[in-house]
Amino acid sequence: MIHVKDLRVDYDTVCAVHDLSLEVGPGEVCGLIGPNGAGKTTAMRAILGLIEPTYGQIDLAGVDMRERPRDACKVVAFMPDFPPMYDDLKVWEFLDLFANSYFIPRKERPGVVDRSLELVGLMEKKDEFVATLSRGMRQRAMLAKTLIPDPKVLLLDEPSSGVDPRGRIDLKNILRRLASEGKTVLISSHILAEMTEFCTSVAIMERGRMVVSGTVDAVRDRVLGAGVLVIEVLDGADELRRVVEADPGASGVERVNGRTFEVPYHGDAEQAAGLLASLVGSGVRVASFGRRKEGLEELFLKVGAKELS
Ligand SMILES: Nc1ncnc2c1ncn2[C@@H]1O[C@H](COP(=O)(O)OP(=O)(O)OP(=O)(O)O)[C@@H](O)[C@H]1O
Repeated sequence: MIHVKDLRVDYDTVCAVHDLSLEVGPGEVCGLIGPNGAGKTTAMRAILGLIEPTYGQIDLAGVDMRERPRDACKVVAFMPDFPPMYDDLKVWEFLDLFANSYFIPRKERPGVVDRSLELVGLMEKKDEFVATLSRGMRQRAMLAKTLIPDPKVLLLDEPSSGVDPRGRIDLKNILRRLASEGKTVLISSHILAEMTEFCTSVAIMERGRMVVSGTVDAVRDRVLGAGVLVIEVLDGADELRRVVEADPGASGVERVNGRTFEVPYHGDAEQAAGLLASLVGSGVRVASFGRRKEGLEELFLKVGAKELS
């Protein structure tokens, strides 16, 4: 897991990261989101031990990065946004080179290379030259390289930039698979909408500070406050209005089309479940009932607007 507490990083005249705390557990994919200059790269570089923090605690899979940097480096791997690649090597040769640099014995290397290629779905390009790969395939080859030492913790900088929609779906599936293997993944990105699909949690930074963090749903609830319930009924519209208006969590009801109603709702999940039970109990035939999901894009704008702390 990644455990960061009170991290501060100063450059000469700039405090790039202020007292940042972050917790990402095994099996979690956390999106580190923020506008240009928010401090994401600086935070990632400090977590990786590439920059000496002014102060703060950094633990990776239980290893203290500041006290045992060599051991911490063994559990973490990093994929930068524009990694250098060796165009004149075949894909397997490129990976074999890195397996060698991690001191993986020669006999074990083919198995390790194949496992990494298989994880990212690039086995069929194993014997192709790196130069012939598309941008998305290069990203996958780089991710395969990052997975060579079988790291417990993965830090990915903008992994989906320049990747087409098909490639992003692949990346999503790869990340899900890594999470299901218990890896801890921290991704920085500007592509907010996609992060909702990739991530189980988000950490939103602005001007060096963590503005809000937690599971996507918890952050959404915290930032957006009242949600909107979308209720579709087969019949019983008048009864629906009566029941909704009597519910203390609801502040109004609006018919958006023949059968669908939107209800601004302040209640929690328990209260919403109670409202659903009341509707059904009053004879309203409910076809669907749920909260409208806001994308991270909207969340991000609201965080910026509200300056939560
Ligand atoms: N080497 C450096 N020396 C001095 N200041 C720096 C240095 N690197 C970054 N900064 C400053 O630190 C702050 C955070 O920068 P950082 O690159 O960490 O942000 P970021 O969120 O990764 O931005 P981007 O999304 O544009 O990559 C910015 O104000 C930046 O100007």
